[in-house]
Amino acid sequence: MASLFNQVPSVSTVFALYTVKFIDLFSSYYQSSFTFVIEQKWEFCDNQTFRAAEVYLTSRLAGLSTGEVLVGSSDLKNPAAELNIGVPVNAKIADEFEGIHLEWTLHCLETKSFPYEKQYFHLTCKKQYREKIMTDYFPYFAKSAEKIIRHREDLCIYTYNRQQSTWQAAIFEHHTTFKTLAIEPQLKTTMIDDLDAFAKGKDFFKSVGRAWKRGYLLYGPPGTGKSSMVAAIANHMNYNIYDLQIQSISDDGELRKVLTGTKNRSILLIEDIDCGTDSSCRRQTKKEEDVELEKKKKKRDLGISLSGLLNFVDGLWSSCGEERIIIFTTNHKEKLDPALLRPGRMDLHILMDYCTPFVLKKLVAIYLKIDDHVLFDPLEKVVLEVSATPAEVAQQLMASKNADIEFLKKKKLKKEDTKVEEEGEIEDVDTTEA
Ligand SMILES: Nc1ncnc2c1ncn2[C@@H]1O[C@H](COP(=O)(O)OP(=O)(O)OP(=O)(O)O)[C@@H](O)[C@H]1O
Repeated sequence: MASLFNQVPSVSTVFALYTVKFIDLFSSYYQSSFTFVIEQKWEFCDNQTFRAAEVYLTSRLAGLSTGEVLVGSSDLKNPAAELNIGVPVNAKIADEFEGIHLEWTLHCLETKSFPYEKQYFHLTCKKQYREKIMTDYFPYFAKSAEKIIRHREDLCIYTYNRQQSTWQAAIFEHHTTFKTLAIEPQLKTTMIDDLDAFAKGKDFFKSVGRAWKRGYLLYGPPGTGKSSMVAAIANHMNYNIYDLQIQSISDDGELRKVLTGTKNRSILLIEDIDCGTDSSCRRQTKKEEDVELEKKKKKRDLGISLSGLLNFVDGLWSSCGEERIIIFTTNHKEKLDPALLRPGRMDLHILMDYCTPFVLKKLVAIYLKIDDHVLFDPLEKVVLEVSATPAEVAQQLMASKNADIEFLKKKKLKKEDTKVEEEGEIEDVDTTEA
């Protein structure tokens, strides 16, 4: 018969039993939670869910329960600029959605290759709420983030830093809007309607199986407002701009890395496309032709061609980019490769031209706040006879703060002189040939 002593478990047995129970309890508690992992990249592109989480949490940090926040500013011009706040790594951020408790944590993992660290969010909830969080909370915070981005005050312009292989942001301070851009009313209406239709076009683009993107080619002489038009588009859409110096990209691999580093709801701007790629097809002089051939040769060595770029951009946008605008600018449309001008390539070709009477009056109204003036009639006549760019007129208006037509008159005289000289040259050539 077993003694009483034998029936009483030893201290070590009791301890072992409780340890097992505790582990059971702990693991069942642990297993009752569920964690969503949201990484920075999704199929080589920026994961938009990660971006949404970042924006949502940052905007709510003040109201959410967390013991710490990141603070800082990237405003190089103003050390006293208002502080931005961010999500600190490893801090636990509690949120609540329809009575469900949620916990966010931003983790950071060092990697051996570029970009040397990988960030990802953990979003944890009780297992039983997994479906609810998937169907309701994810769309909720994504929509909140979208709203915040749409109403964000500061737009950024990004330039690519090759040394650090990153896009560097600066506050975009070009305040031109469609109100202050002097263009013909018809062009203004076309642009605004096109952009608005594009912004609302998500379902349309999906239904016709096309990438949600729009391409504009802005062409015209220097100073006719191409950059100002880009600013007006960015401000109208509230999109950031990625200003890509295509000349600085060495090969397709680098191009892929650069483009996949751009975010949705943005403008990819490639200025002076005739200079940057192997895109010119007509040369003016032998010397220019040699320079272009040399450039072309270099480009071939470097491995980027215009059609390559276009195919690449098309493919990339179709697979992982949404709500993107791509803008090419050029002073010489006639020099561009037909591949770029082919229908369907760029959705709209927009001519930014010399001042018309309407544009002139608009500039006077913008700069001098004058809507009517006795000088308007003579001014309108002169402007039709000379090729004055809006930039030239704006500069004069800024300088004189007066509706001064002297520079237009001088321009007219200069133009007449040049015409006489050119006619003289042609006559000379004709005589020689004869
Ligand atoms: N259509 C316009 N409406 C109002 N301002 C204009 C317009 N066009 C030019 N300007 C003024 O002229 C300046 C230069 O114009 P902008 O840089 O937009 O021309 P651009 O066509 O891009 O020139 P480039 O081809 O040399 O880059 C602008 O900052 C703006 O002040």
